[in-house]
Amino acid sequence: MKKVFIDGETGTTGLQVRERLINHPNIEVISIDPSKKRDVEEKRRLMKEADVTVLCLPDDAAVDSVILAKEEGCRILDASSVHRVAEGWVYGLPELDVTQRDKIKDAQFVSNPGCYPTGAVLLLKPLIEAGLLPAAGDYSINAISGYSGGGNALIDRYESTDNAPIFGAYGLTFNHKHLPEIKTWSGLSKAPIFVPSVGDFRQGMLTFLPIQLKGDVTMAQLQAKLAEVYANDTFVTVNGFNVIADDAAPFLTPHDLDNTNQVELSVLSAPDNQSGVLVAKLDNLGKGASGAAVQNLNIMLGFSEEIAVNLR
Ligand SMILES: NC(=O)C1=CN([C@@H]2O[C@H](COP(=O)(O)OP(=O)(O)OC[C@H]3O[C@@H](n4cnc5c(N)ncnc54)[C@H](OP(=O)(O)O)[C@@H]3O)[C@@H](O)[C@H]2O)C=CC1
Ligand SMILES: CC(=O)N[C@@H](CCC(=O)OP(=O)(O)O)C(=O)O
Repeated sequence: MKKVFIDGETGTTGLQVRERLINHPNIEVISIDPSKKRDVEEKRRLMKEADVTVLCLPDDAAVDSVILAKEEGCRILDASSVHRVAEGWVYGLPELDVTQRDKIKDAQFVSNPGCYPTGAVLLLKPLIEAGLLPAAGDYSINAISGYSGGGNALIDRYESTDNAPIFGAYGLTFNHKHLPEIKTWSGLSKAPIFVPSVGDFRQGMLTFLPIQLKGDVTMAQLQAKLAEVYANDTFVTVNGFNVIADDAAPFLTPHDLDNTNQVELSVLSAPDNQSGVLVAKLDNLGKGASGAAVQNLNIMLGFSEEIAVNLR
């Protein structure tokens, strides 16, 4: 039996990691006394006892816990956004390429990806690497998330007040904290324009990447490449190529994948086969946070990566 300490166990991400691990046959969660959850020496004791500590903390608190882990030589999986492009950290997206699982397995420090970058990187990276999309292209990404993406504060606003909007776009200073991660791990030479938004639903996410191709490349080739790259990945599925006819337009919602660790990628093409949109659907709390964290824990601890990643 391996032991996992969740630092931040009572937060949105922490609770969902714990709920998943309750069903894990090979992992025991060791918990901090709630009255001591900010007690540094108690954290140190639990970190030393654990095989891996998962940080489900705000960014500044995650930095403090990593100082402890470095002092004690402990292994960390960090769900916060501070270490996703940091030196000495492995990016916890196992589907990034064929070498990534081994890097995660051997790492002391693994950074769990952000929810929006998970969709954006899975779409962009293989297409840029294959030369089908330019690394120096001008990209725009629009996305919508369930309000649980904003943690307990946004959940309270939506569930305990009546002043939460049905829909709101944010990040309009164009420096959202996910941009460095999207740029780095997609292999882009400049950051995209990113317009995230939040809607009046708890969980689920759609990430849209509008595409205008040049030269001979077609939307069908983009779909074929994504299907080839993710053919053996359990958690990433690629829908069939879809040329949109007026009478058969899809109606996309951010749902259907709630409580799972799945990502669904789609290539929707206009009849010209050179324009359209790439779409990623996932649960911001699943593959966008806690499902991904359990998948990474499984890899770090040498278990099958499918165990306990879903809540249903
Ligand atoms: N929600 C999501 O969809 C995703 C969140 N993340 C990341 O996960 C991390 C946690 O986010 P989320 O779960 O949403 O946030 P929440 O606000 O829901 O939870 C944060 C938790 O951390 C606790 N906490 C704060 N400071 C400390 C500390 N010094 N020591 C121990 N516990 C502390 C809080 O306790 P208290 O309430 O008492 O302050 C709270 O329980 C963040 O870094 C976020 O960026 C990543 C991907 C997706
Ligand atoms: C709706 C909402 O507010 N979403 C969060 C991102 C959630 C996520 O991916 O978490 P990290 O904070 O770990 O990157 C935001 O845009 O800041």
